Amino acid sequence: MSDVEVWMGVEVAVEGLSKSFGSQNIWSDVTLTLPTGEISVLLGPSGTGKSVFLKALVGLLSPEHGKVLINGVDVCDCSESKLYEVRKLFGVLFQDGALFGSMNLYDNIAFPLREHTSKGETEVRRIVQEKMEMVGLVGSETKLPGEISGGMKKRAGLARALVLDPEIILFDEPDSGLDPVRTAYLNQLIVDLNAQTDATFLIVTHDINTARTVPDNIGMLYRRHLAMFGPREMLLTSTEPAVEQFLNGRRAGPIGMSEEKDSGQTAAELAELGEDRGVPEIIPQLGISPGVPERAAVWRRQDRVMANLDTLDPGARQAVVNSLTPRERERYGLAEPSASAAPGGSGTETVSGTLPTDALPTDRIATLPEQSTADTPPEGAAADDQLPSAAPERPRPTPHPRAAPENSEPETVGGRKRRWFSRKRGER
Ligand SMILES: Nc1ncnc2c1ncn2[C@@H]1O[C@H](COP(=O)(O)OP(=O)(O)OP(=O)(O)O)[C@@H](O)[C@H]1O
Repeated sequence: MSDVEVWMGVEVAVEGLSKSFGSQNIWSDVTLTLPTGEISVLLGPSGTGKSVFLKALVGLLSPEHGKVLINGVDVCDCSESKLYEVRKLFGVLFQDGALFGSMNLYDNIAFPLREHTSKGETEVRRIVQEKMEMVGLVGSETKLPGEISGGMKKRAGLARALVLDPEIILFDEPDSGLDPVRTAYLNQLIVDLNAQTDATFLIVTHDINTARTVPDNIGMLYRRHLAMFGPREMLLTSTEPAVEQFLNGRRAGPIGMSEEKDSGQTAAELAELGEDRGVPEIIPQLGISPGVPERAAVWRRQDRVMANLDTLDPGARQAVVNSLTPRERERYGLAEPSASAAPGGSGTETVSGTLPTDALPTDRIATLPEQSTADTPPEGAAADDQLPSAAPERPRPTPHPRAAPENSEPETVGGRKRRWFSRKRGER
């Protein structure tokens, strides 16, 4: 692994976004915030407009209402030159890698550098080689896209998405067409790249395992709205029928073959399922590979989620608390969990030591303490980083110089309240 520079992503704030094509409404009133440097996944049945959403974020489609705010610029309502600048912050991995068939991998990956920068060939070579190393493609420089597997095409597409050092990376179904083993490797690569870049990731996927193991946050589009968006624990413990059905890959529930079922049929199916309903226990999030730097986003997210813990449902709250190590519980002023508390709490258990929002000192919100020698893990312990409470104590990464200052900002940006968690209108 090369000694790559770590930089930090930017927050993407979506406010009241609505998109239609003619009389066909795709989605309305979508509001969410992709937190800086975190990995978010967007789920939803086919045709619910996930790809349309990605295109709206980059300003490739114009929504009729709403805003997409990036570094204070509204992508939906800005000049061409501003849009050009904002687009430079993005890297996009398209489903098929979108490689030029007549160019070898080296030239494909070098393309954005030659097209959008004035870098000389020596610098281009250094950058291309660095990114090819990051995605494990060294030695394949002269291969043509037609000569490589689907997994390699994805990795080449990813290397190309990385060459301009994007602060936001969008992945449109990175796992499509890949076998489960290649998907597992790609998922690990995504987590490792997030640690190395600290960029803000949004992944559109249908893969339940990816949704369960990769992201910090999950959102789901359904019935032309954002059904839910929030920390992984929020959706993975949700009893909202559509979310639960989707995350279980089940036929019974409100989502039908090509459209939504009527409420009578849905109710009958769910009643028949009875006790079998419910999302399985939360499995731990993927950790980084040995030798990869800690994910700074893990700690920012932990502070953010803990500061907003009381806004989550009991099951999600319990799952968050259960994932803390004893030292983290102490840090947030929580009592030790009761013996009965298990990961992936059902929502009926008591949340031990629930933290009142105002109990967290503001100077502790989203700050990254210096790493001390005492916190340094033993050799090889990095891969276990994100195991739940049974895991060894986790070191906090030393913040990158670019990462630290903006990161301690409070809950509002420019007077605007951030929407970290959201549920469809009408729900709690
Ligand atoms: N440029 C366009 N003009 C008209 N309709 C479009 C356009 N782009 C997308 N659509 C329509 O928007 C809807 C949502 O498409 P989209 O590809 O975003 O869905 P999706 O959720 O990504 O689906 P899948 O999971 O199957 O990939 C579809 O009905 C599609 O036909």
